[in-house]
Amino acid sequence: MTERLSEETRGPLLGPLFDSGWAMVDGRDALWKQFKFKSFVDAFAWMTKVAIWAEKWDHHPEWSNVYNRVDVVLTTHDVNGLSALDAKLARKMDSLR
Ligand SMILES: C[C@H](O)[C@H](O)[C@H]1CNC2=NC(N)=NC(=O)C2=N1
Repeated sequence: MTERLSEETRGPLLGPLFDSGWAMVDGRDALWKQFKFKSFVDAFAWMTKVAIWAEKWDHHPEWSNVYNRVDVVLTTHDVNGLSALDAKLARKMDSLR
């Protein structure tokens, strides 16, 4: 069962993500980060790797790609806010970077 992150779990789960460049979206319970790559091919290769995990976990990013840049927003539509799955996918995105 996916649940919206409680106040107590936000610090430990989100703190390390803020340190690695993630930020809260203004006016939305969602995380945002911009990833930059050397080329379009590098950006798209990374998106392909992330997509496999997103599908495996049934948890999908909102993202857009322009050339070597990927803007990502993570939130859990089913709970209308952040869940542990968003932190998990954010960590995976960082590790695949
Ligand atoms: C039916 C399906 O499992 C759900 O719609 C999944 C799919 N991917 C999802 N992705 C995200 N980011 N949030 C969700 O709530 C979500 N729900």
